[in-house]
Amino acid sequence: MNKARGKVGAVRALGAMSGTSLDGVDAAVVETDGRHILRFGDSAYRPYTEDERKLLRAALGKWSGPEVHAAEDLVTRAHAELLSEFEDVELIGFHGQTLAHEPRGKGTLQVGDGEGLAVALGVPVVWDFRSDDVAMGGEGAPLAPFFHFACAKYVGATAPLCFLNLGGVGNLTYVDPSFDGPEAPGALLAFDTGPANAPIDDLVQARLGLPMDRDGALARQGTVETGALELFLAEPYFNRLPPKSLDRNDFAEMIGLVKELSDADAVATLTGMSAAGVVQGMEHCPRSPARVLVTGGGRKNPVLMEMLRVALDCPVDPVEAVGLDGDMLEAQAFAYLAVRVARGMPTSCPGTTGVKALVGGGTVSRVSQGAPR
Ligand SMILES: Nc1ncnc2c1ncn2[C@@H]1O[C@H](COP(=O)(O)OP(=O)(O)OP(=O)(O)O)[C@@H](O)[C@H]1O
Ligand SMILES: CC(=O)N[C@H]1[C@@H]2OC[C@@H](O2)[C@@H](O)[C@@H]1O[C@H](C)C(=O)O
Repeated sequence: MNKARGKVGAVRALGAMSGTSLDGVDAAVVETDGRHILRFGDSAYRPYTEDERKLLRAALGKWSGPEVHAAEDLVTRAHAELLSEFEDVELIGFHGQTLAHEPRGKGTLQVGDGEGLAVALGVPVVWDFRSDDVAMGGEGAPLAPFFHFACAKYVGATAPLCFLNLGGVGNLTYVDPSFDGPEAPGALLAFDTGPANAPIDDLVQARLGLPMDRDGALARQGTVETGALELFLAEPYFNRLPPKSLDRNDFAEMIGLVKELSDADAVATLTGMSAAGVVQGMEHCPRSPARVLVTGGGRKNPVLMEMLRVALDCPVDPVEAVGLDGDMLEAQAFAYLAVRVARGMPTSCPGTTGVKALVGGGTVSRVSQGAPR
């Protein structure tokens, strides 16, 4: 029987994430007992091809139908390819690809067949991490905060700090590491800050056929249009108290705010909007954090990082500053969360998703038992 089932010792878990920027699948190993991070292991990345990205884009915002089925097949296949490269894995945490997220409406949809993956790889798979939280009144996102708490302990933090993920969407976790565990009231506050890279990617893709504004090259040449920025910040989302979460395309109309601008000014303004959402969000932190540690692709955009450094009155550094891997933190999060789910431990709480009580969300497909759900 796999070790993940008994509450003994650490598990070598493999997490996998296909994020909202649709660039590819990240996978990484974490050894954990579900509470402490004992060791980080190997990692790997499988980019989506241009055609695969198109197929995923075509399914965004849809809940069913042929596009969704095609996306699900692709996501399962891409993960099977990538995850089969890893050896001696005891448990897999499979996030899948979010296609639609409407926690106060239709729910949340992450595609990918966890059961099929468990059968294909012969390893138990935890998947569908978000649905239970939504069913219990939570936002279903962000879910990385419990892992961020463990990371704060792992790096020996003693003062409150923030983890900021700048992916397609941005999300912030305020962690007070003086608490014993993540579920303690006051240990965590988390929410999505606003769009991060998705509108920038979408604009440069549509106008220039580029996948991203690499190294902020365009934004650096442009000027932020303050009128557009003010209209953006007037969105009701920014006045809502956290926890709160977003779908990838919730702010897609912000591209309209920059449509008259030159390429450089448009990208600079969208970059300014991503930074402004974070700055606005930081006001919700119960105490000033000692530092902000940035993860996700946006940390590689020097213009975005500089905007944050200028606006925030604490150090803003990539997570590499404390020895973590900002390309793999989300994949590692789902490895860690998978062990918690398999052991019946919570993965979200009122401070992280607004859920009414502690929830350990996820479906466990254990190959050794046939095909139970
Ligand atoms: N060198 C770079 N310069 C500028 N931007 C970059 C660079 N490298 C990555 N990015 C941005 O980061 C994005 C990928 O970030 P990441 O992989 O963290 O997103 P994700 O995990 O898919 O999203 P999410 O966290 O929302 O699920 C790219 O689409 C691009 O916009
Ligand atoms: C619904 C969904 O997939 N949300 C993602 C997305 O990407 C970033 C942000 O929006 C965050 O809320 C979440 O992902 C991270 C991994 C999380 O759950 O913590």
